[in-house]
Amino acid sequence: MTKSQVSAQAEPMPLIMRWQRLLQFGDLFSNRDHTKDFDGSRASQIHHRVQALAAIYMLVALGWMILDYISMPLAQFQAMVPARSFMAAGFMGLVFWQGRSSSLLMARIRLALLVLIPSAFYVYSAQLLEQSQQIYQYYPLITAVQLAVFPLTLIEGMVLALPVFFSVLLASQMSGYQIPQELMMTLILLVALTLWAQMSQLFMLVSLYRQATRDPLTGLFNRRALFERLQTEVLRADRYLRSVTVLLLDLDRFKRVNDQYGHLVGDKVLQSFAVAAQKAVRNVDLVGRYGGEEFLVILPETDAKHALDVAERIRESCEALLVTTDDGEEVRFTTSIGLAQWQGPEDLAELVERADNALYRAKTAGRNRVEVA
Ligand SMILES: Nc1nc2c(ncn2[C@@H]2O[C@H](COP(=O)(O)OP(=O)(O)OP(=O)(O)O)[C@@H](O)[C@H]2O)c(=O)[nH]1
Repeated sequence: MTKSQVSAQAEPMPLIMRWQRLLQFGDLFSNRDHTKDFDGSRASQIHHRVQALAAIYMLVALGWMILDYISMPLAQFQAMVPARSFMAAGFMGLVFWQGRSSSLLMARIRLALLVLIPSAFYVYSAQLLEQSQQIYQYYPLITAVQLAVFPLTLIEGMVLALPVFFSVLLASQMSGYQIPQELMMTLILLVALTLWAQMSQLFMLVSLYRQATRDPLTGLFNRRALFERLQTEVLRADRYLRSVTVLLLDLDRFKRVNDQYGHLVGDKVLQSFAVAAQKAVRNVDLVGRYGGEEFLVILPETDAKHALDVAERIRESCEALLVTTDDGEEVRFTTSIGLAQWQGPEDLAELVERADNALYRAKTAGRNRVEVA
């Protein structure tokens, strides 16, 4: 890495701009830029809401049979009973289907079923009842609007709305019944409002999730999120007999930077370091702010030997960093690193303590170096 590159990186984007960028439309459009943790937490929310809705629908589907019995000729009622029972069974399946609640794929399948089950019922009932039961015309509207309670991206919302439109067209084709124009217009309007509501929920969720898990100065994971992730990684490592290594990093003589150049320059140094550390690791690794001028890096599937290379890479890129003050002064800084490989059974605090002891040795041995626990 050349110095000019490093110097360019060392000018971090102002915090407010970064936060604005983090919340840009892209996050609401698709989940491409969402983190795995966020996907998992959104998936569990979807899972629980699908369960709640499916439980209500199951009861309504069964209860509605009484209304059918009162309002329909017996032959029609008898033809509707299997369809209603089938629908109620489908919803019951959704209520009791446990699956992996944190998998976004599973959540999407659950949502698709929540749309497909009533849509299939609507096509069947429209064909059977034709125009005689006006109330059934509202099925597609209800099916579309129910999705407003989910935090979904625009793409997810649009894909889920498709079967609703398709069911209306199919029902019209099969029954020969001309769909009233107002009904179609209402459906389009409701789908548009539903998409808006879904994205608003997603926006709220993304903002709250970021506030709860990110350090506002650097945008990195905060200590709480780091420990949650570390817990997941050590469980995975134990289960699949893999290694996990952590690096504890502390900027050297950082107090002097603050004292000499002021707190704002100190903040700028922390931000530059955060960017550089992230660039020095793989996508699957996690860099977080442990507190103050201390950072923690989690390296999944990495033993101490390979982690040492990563630690050296971070140390070198920090050494090469250059932060320029508003007065044009150049600030350089270094970092000391303590490295510890997970050795279950131990608890996370012990692992970090071993890394901290190694870090202490790195400090006492002269700083700007890596020590292994
Ligand atoms: N600018 C800024 N400074 C911070 C922040 N958090 C902690 N600090 C400062 O970081 C400094 C840490 O100083 P010390 O713990 O004495 O350590 P050090 O000067 O880095 O010395 P060694 O760790 O021994 O190399 C303190 O001056 C804190 O005020 C922050 O968010 N922004």
